[in-house]
Amino acid sequence: MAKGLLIVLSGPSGVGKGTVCNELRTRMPDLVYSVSATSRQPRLGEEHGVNYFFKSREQFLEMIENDQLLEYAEYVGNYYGTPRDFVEQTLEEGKDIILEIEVQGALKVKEKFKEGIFVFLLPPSLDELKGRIQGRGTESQATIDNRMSVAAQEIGLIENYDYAVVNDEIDLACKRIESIIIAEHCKVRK
Ligand SMILES: Nc1ncnc2c1ncn2[C@@H]1O[C@H](COP(=O)(O)OP(=O)(O)OP(=O)(O)O)[C@@H](O)[C@H]1O
Ligand SMILES: Nc1nc2c(ncn2[C@@H]2O[C@H](COP(=O)(O)O)[C@@H](O)[C@H]2O)c(=O)[nH]1
Repeated sequence: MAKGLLIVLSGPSGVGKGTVCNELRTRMPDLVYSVSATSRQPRLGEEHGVNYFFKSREQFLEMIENDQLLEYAEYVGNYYGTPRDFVEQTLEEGKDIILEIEVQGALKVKEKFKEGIFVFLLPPSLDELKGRIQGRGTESQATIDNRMSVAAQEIGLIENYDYAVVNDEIDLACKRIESIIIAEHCKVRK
């Protein structure tokens, strides 16, 4: 059986990765979503096992030690990582899986999965990005400032990606990503 596609969706904090992924899951019910582990505190309404596997720093370090993560990164003071077994098993079952992760982690995945599809989600502008992250109301101003300064560095690494998709409108951004996935399935793989 052919393996599934590994799709990595990155982009700066607040660009709309989570929003786009949620919409894609409705539109493409066969697309599997990788739930990450993190050492950050849950936000109001976030559920363990749904949004993230919430871990203490010690538990997260243990996952690293036991080689349970496909990739991980420390991002603005917290650890984030992709549980390895679930991704490998899903691909073996011939199902497509999407990872919603930041740029350092995406580059590590690229070293291991050259055949992965790397998509960078861009904001229409940096002002709009700041407006979105502020409008979400989940981060302190200091965290927003940190995330905005990382955003500029992240956008500077866009050349490592296969596709750039502007999230100007959710519907359009999803259509662009759906088209990418469909086209990748039609590709002649050598
Ligand atoms: N196309 C869009 N137009 C306007 N607002 C949007 C759009 N896409 C997402 N948003 C809003 O922007 C905010 C940030 O979106 P979201 O949480 O999905 O970003 P994210 O990239 O997943 O962030 P993080 O990396 O911090 O988890 C949310 O309030 C969301 O409703
Ligand atoms: N390298 C990884 N980055 C991840 C993973 N899961 C999420 N993320 C990214 O972290 C930032 C911050 O997320 P937030 O939920 O605190 O706003 C964001 O860019 C996520 O995409 C992961 O497993 N590995």
